[in-house]
Amino acid sequence: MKILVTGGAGFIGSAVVRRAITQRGYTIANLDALTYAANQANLDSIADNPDYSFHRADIRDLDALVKVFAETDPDAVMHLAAESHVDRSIEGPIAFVETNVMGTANMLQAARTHWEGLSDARRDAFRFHHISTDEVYGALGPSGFFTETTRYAPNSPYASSKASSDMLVRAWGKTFKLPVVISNCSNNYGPFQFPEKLIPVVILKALAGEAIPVYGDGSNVRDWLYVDDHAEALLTILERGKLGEIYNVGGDAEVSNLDLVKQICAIIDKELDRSTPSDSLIKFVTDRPGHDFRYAIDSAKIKSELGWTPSVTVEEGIAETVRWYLENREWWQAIQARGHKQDRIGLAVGVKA
Ligand SMILES: Cc1cn([C@H]2C[C@H](O)[C@@H](COP(=O)(O)OP(=O)(O)O[C@H]3O[C@H](C)C(=O)[C@H](O)[C@H]3O)O2)c(=O)[nH]c1=O
Repeated sequence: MKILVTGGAGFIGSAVVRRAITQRGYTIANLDALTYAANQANLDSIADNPDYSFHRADIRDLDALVKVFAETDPDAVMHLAAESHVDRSIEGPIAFVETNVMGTANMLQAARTHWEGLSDARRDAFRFHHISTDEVYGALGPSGFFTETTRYAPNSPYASSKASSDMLVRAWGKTFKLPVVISNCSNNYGPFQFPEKLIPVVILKALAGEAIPVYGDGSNVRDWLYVDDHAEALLTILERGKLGEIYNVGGDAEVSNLDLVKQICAIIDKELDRSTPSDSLIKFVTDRPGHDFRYAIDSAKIKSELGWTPSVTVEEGIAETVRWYLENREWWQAIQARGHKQDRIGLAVGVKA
């Protein structure tokens, strides 16, 4: 199978590309604009594989997409390219609409034209898999779970741009019969995550002995999904998911932000044999505007229908992730050397490459 993956140089996309090549033997064309959070180093392990090709293109550019479809002639699309950081969507929402909404509309149009030109057998087998987020469902209180039928209620510009993109995918499926499937995941973490998201921010701040910013009082809850478990879920959905369906993918690992930060600090203290506890670096900072209190996913559908289940516990995954950042300093030091502007709370915000 030849898969066109968008955003394959990003954190989740690169995990999908590595797994699709090494564990499935698929041929992967990676379409990526290489904006600030993308990193070709994430793909060093497969870059020379004959089943891998790289195509620099921006999903905001429909003509460029049409060319890549013609060059690569895919049997399926996994659409992961997106602006993904909530704080950045608050600072600059328009880029999120342009990339996540217009970019997805462009991808759908290019995929549709390609799909309509395929032979009958290839048309039947074709899939457009749109990778989305549980943030489209809004915020939960202390109880309850998001299911595939939860009403959409996005709160941040990021979440609303992803909700809009989900609706476009649905429309192309219903109106043009493009064979689509959508998945909505919880918070991903693991090796190669760009240091703007909570877990790598905490690890790098703690290693540097700098203040660790916790928004509000740290009581917000997230469900943590190890990125390789997510990559396996995505390939499973592509291979066996039912057309037109939505699948929620969660990690069954709800943790409050403050507890998570303390867990990371404790692992760092143990790994580095630190006498002064790293959690003394925690600094409660101004809360994120419109901060969703809790995300929690019910993954019953993908578990019962497709047989996928998360395999990494949050304790194992966090320990593994901390060790990876300790052992791969050159990876994040290269990102830091590229330079970042600092936002109001001192969080690293990437600049465009
Ligand atoms: C960066 C940072 C975050 N936070 C808090 C804010 C959140 O409650 C939690 C996680 O924040 P983060 O920005 O890492 O992730 P979310 O805003 O939950 O969104 C993430 O998970 C969903 C599913 C996606 O779809 C997003 O693309 C992805 O970014 O920690 C802090 O307290 N301090 C910090 O320095």
